[in-house]
Amino acid sequence: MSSRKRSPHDFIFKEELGHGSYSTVYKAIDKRNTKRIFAIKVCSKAHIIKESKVKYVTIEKNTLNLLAKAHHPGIVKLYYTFHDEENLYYVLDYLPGGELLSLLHKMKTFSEVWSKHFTVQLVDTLEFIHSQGVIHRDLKPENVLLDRDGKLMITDFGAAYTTTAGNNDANKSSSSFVGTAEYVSPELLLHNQCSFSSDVWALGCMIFQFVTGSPPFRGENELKTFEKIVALDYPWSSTNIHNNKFLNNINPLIINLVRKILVLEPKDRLSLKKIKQDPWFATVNWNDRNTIWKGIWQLQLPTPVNSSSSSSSTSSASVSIPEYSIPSTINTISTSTTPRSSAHQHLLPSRQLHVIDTSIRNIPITKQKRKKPTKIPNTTSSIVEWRKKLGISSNNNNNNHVLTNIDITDTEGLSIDTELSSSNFITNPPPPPPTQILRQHSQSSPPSYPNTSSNLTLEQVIDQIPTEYKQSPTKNKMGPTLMMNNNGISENQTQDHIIPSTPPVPPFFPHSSNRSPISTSVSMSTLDKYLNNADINKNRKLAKDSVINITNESVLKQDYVYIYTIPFKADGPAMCLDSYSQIDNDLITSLVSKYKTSLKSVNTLPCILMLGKNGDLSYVKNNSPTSPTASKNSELMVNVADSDLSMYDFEFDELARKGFLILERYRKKLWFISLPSIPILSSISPPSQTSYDPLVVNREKGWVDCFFKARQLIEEDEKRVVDKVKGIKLSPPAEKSKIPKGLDSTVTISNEKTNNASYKTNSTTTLKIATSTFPTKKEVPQAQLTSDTFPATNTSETTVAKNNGFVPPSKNLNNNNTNNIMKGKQQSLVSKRVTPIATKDRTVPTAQVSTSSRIKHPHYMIPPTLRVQAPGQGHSRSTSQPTSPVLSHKPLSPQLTYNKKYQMPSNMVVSSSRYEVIHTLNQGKTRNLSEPNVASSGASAAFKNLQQRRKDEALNK
Ligand SMILES: Nc1ncnc2c1ncn2[C@@H]1O[C@H](COP(=O)(O)OP(=O)(O)OP(=O)(O)O)[C@@H](O)[C@H]1O
Repeated sequence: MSSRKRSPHDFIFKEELGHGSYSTVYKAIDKRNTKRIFAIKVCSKAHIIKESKVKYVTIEKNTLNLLAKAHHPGIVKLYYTFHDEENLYYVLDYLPGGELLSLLHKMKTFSEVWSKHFTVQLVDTLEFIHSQGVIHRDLKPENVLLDRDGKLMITDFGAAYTTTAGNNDANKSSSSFVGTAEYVSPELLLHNQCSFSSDVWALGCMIFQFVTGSPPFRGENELKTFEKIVALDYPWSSTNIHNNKFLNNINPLIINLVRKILVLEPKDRLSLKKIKQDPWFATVNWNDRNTIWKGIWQLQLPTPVNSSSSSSSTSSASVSIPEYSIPSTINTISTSTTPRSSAHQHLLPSRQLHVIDTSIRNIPITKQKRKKPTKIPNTTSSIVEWRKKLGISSNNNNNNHVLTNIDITDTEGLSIDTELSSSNFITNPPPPPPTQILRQHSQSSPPSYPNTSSNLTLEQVIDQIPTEYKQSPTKNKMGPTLMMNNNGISENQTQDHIIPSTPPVPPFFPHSSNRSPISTSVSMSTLDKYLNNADINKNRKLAKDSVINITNESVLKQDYVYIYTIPFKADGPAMCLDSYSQIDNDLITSLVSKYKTSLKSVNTLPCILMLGKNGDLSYVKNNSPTSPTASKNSELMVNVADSDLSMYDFEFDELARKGFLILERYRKKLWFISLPSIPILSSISPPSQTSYDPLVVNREKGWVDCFFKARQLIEEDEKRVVDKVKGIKLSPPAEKSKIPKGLDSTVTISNEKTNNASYKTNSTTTLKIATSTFPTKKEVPQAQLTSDTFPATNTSETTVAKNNGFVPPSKNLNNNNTNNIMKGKQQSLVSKRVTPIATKDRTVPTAQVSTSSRIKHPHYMIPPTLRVQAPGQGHSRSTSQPTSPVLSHKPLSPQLTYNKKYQMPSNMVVSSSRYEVIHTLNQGKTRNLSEPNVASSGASAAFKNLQQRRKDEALNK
């Protein structure tokens, strides 16, 4: 770099070449030598400081300075740096060819010749960069520019790490920056580590992208992308390749090379040295620098493909491929070797056409809005930022504070006082999720609800459960809608035009058929297995019906809430292939910002929200003139087990009656569930009070707790139960022909699992199987089921504070009498006993349920393992206590009374944000790594992870 001091006045600024997250790049002519054209990257100081980009600017400058010394052809050269009052200036090689990504987009895919040529140049450049102790850490086609000949140069070293700059161990280096989702390495996701081979991983992704047009790992959002990366789930993986029908035009050598690079374990990944020896490069003379550093436009037309001396791909087709057996179809020569260079020369962007002199004082450096993949910082919580943006106070000092009064001085053209910068090069691992911020529940007593539970019998309670749970939904209209218009909220608009009505299985539950919620699993697995000829839908409905009465009791949550639905466009958040510039958080942030006031409007429609143990979340409109039990008023929203569902706990503080919870079903819908204030609740009309009073179930439990309880139950029990019911034979029904198989048998489900836990619960429940779809009046034998009712825990009221608002069940639960339990004022109206309901039209088969279960761990309620016994194969406790539910509890020791079952940990951030995934993954390294998919799906993964840690901690004690 020239030592001579330069200034912006030495250059004539021309047109803008592009802009990044903290800079705008201009073409500029050197006034002293007008033939010299540069690209000048102009970074606004204010913007850099405001956006905490100081460290990136510093890194970029230092790294480019370091690398510029050796004049490698593959590195954008930094000539000068200087600054004025407002901006920093980097004078760089001018690269008129634009981004490699743009070229790739124009061409869809690169020919093999080009792919190889670019790869050779990349390998050569990476070798050089690494030899200088630099890891690029954000290698991707966007950060590769082309000169006028089509020769590539790597740019954007803002994320780089230099091992020689006092950082000796590259492996420990990289907690501060993640990269770009599609190219981020698994070791960074899993272990927060990055090494030279992480660049090689990105190289592998790029090679894949060159020949296929898309990066190998791309989910519909960053979360899914990460999941794919850590699962090595891409089209050429061992598991996927044989099903891949699009390999015909791809040289197997390329596939094998990529497969050897995209290896999860960095030490098993090919090194650059080995890559150079790969058969795909057999024809490359790595020492012939003139040849390898030709631009693609200078390449000679390759010999026709069927010539024996043509490109390597020709000869390579016969090379044996050890890694996988290549389908015969792909052992043909690719036609993609066809030369395209001259034909595509017109693709070279010409940015020199417009010559606009720009006064340097007028250079607009504003916050960049460029649509490009977001870099993922690993240091701050996007949730905290998100909340900040919304102006929500946070007591948590995160690392992302905005700097003020930073002294940016010039020691040699450009120098930034990094001491004052928000972050040093190496930063700490990501901070824990913002504790206590998201869930600062009031520690005061629960508010007095307008509707106090009455002395209704359980039967009455059950009878008043909205029929959502007794009958499958017949329609799937969306509920009250918050329409996005400038006038605020337009109430109660249905959205059939957005999500069409569907049969009973909701469209939001994509895995409904193979991923049944637990409760349904018990019945469905049995039913589906043994009812070969039955109408599956009917049986599912029956199965679902059959479990409602047993299971709802644990999770059912009814209360007055407002539900707003934010319609998306058909595409949903722009995270798809073409425009993946916007992340979910951005979208939600903007929506919430826009409708923050409206969302809390008192004029919106209150609903009763219900969450079933099977995960169904539905609501009943409060303004309905008819009873809430009318099925037409009950609307299924979503199933919380839906793996595509994200939950954003957004100050959803039910004790304080404020805030709202956001549910997002990606690309479909956002729901804002808002709690009305106490006065509004109180103002709900008296008729409502009367009719809804008994429906206020589990009101002492938090909504989010309920969600997670449902998810937990679904996740934990599904597999176990399915396993247990395997091979169980059911007795034939008395009148087989008229009664759907499987429901007519005596089924005994018992749980006798014992462990060393401290107390035990026994209960017997008579299970009523609702039979709304039974065709005729038909008496069927009663089945007896023995089931666990989720044990109530003896918990003192002081627990409220500890539990951040979670109010445990009443002491009354110690009572061995369910009827007494149900009278407890604080006790939720949990139905421990479900009495058969005989309707006019049908006779209902019933089952009796009894269980014996012990709580394995006081912190987390592990749902019972159910064992299904065919009649005559065993004895159930149910027979001894067929009708009278009994709970026998030993009092818990004081510390065990701290009942956290189903409670979301207080430091839990409910989110599927990219940050959360990374955090969860990072936590994963302390866990059993044989479970690689710790970040299976956002919130639930985070929850699982936290759960696991709690369990581990408890065990260690
Ligand atoms: N030397 C150059 N010659 C020509 N165009 C350039 C040059 N450097 C950058 N550009 C253009 O300007 C755009 C922004 O540059 P760059 O990516 O370096 O900015 P940034 O602020 O570092 O962005 P990022 O957000 O990726 O870090 C590039 O995508 C490219 O189109």
